[in-house]
Amino acid sequence: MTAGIRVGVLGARGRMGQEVVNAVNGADDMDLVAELDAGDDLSALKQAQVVVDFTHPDAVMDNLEFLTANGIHAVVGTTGFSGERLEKLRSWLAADPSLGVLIAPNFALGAVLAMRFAQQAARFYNSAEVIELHHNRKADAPSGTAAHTARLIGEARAEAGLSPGEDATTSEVDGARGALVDDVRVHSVRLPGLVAHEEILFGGEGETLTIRHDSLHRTSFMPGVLLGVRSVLTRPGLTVGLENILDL
Ligand SMILES: NC(=O)C1=CN([C@@H]2O[C@H](COP(=O)(O)OP(=O)(O)OC[C@H]3O[C@@H](n4cnc5c(N)ncnc54)[C@H](O)[C@@H]3O)[C@@H](O)[C@H]2O)C=CC1
Ligand SMILES: O=C(O)C1=N[C@H](C(=O)O)C[C@H](O)C1
Repeated sequence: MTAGIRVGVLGARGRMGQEVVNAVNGADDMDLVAELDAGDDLSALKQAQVVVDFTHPDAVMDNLEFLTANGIHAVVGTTGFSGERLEKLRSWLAADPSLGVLIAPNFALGAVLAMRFAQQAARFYNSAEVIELHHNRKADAPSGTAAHTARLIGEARAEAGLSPGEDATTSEVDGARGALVDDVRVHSVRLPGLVAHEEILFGGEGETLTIRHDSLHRTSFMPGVLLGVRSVLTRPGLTVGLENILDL
């Protein structure tokens, strides 16, 4: 019998971490070698080839500094990555050209497709808004997925030479028009009962286009996470977005 990929999980007692532990245990080609949560000694991760991180935006950079310094590949679902954070990570990776890190704002296939469809639609519409809806235990707003979607729309608009559509609002209760991410309005809803949902709305002459994705259970993220674990071993450097691995 061939040995499986040795996988460690950071955030193993969290909502996502528990699912990852189950998914790795159910994968024939992987061996779970470490399950860590807040306060645990990171040195237990040294036996892992790949570590999956679903922790907290405040914790993930320290974790990545440890992993890259110890030659351990990483698959990261934790949100909160700014351009500055990505640059820092690239500088850590530069010290070991064989090492791979995959960061994906969303590991669900449908969410990745929704982002790609929104990117394709963006050059045809000046006006676009994003509504993301999540469970009320979520720490960050807007969601990483919504911020990434807005960024893709902003880039596609800029490439097409479009400017944001007209908005006649002159009087506003603070926040009523959402947050501006790359000139795209993003609205965040938090309710118990929800898991992870996103709507991308485009408006044009006499028509609207709505793209919607719903994660109804956290198992929806697992095929993407396992694919990431298998792929990162042979993808040196930093990869941002599962779309790069799905070859979309
Ligand atoms: N990329 C994706 O597809 C998805 C990303 N997420 C993101 O994953 C992150 C975690 O989400 P949830 O699991 O819902 O949160 P959660 O709060 O249920 O779990 C986070 C876990 O990480 C632990 N933790 C915190 N700091 C730690 C540290 N320094 N070392 C080890 N463990 C630590 C916490 O104790 C907790 O058990 C969030 O940023 C969320 O937005 C969530 C779902 C899907
Ligand atoms: O916190 C969550 O739950 C999720 N976080 C990610 C995000 O912020 O986009 C991915 C997904 O939406 C679930």
